Amino acid sequence: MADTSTPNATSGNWALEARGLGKRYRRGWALRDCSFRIPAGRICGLVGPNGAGKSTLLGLATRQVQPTIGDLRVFGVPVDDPAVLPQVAFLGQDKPLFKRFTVAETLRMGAELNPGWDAAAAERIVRAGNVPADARVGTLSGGQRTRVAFALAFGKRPDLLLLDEPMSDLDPLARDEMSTLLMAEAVERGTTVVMSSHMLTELEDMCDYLLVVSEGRIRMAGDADALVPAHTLVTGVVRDGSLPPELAAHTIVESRLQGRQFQAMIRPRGPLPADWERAEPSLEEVLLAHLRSPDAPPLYTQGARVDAEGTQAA
Ligand SMILES: Nc1ncnc2c1ncn2[C@@H]1O[C@H](COP(=O)(O)OP(=O)(O)OP(=O)(O)O)[C@@H](O)[C@H]1O
Repeated sequence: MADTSTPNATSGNWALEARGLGKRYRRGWALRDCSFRIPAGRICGLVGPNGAGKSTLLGLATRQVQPTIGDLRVFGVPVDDPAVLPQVAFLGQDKPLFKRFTVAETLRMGAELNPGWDAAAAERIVRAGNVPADARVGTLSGGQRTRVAFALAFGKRPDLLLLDEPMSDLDPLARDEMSTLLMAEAVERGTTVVMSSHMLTELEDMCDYLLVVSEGRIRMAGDADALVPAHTLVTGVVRDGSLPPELAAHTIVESRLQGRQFQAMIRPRGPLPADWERAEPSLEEVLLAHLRSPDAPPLYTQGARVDAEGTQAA
């Protein structure tokens, strides 16, 4: 696991810190009452169903979206402070690149716009995918364009790299290569990565921190290593056609009856009856249970929660 005390993030040990953060569009709240922390130097998976508010959260962190309420800090500095800009790189779903530029011109633009530009790293990423330097970006395949966008983001050598479903149009080899690159960056340079993804196995392989969003609210936040063991999958025999009353002594994330058996994903709050079978769930099982049950009580591991004092949702 990556070190949380990154030397690059000099202004704070929290890469992102939100207090009472909310965004309301005309149709309603896209994100509401969000208070959480993501430590520097970690790879954080941002998980949630379609329309949960993930892109809105990434938009707030990149100042493309203005908050309706609340406070967001990047390495301890308010997100609208100009000092934040050079520290952050963003790779969005639509990968906005100039279609008329060649690949080489795109990288030159990256060099001119970013004082700390790492030309070797950017060129390496493009070359590894055999993307011709003289090809116009508009003529590239979706996956090749994504690779060029990755090169731009990595070339900037950011302290915080925000990625909105970055791998969705990459082939399995390129996906594997980019995941390895991301993990190497996080470990070697202490870069904090926050990436939204619907690929639960990808998140399980790469991420050591998780932020689960559903219906605009935070449902889980914290160390993957602590979130998963907090849950237990229990199975038992149903006596009178309904869930056993003993379940109510625990935090129930999800429960279902299957014939004469019940199964539940719980967070135990004490000893479990001896006749219940129990199993430690996988990260994927925990995430799926939370995504299916948006009303389950939220869970934050130590440090992931922050008080939203002084802010009130309108
Ligand atoms: N510019 C906008 N104007 C109005 N509503 C918006 C706007 N952007 C997002 N929303 C709404 O805010 C909510 C959250 O959207 P958001 O794009 O953040 O979700 P998401 O979790 O990224 O979804 P997906 O997984 O489908 O990309 C949705 O209900 C969406 O319709």
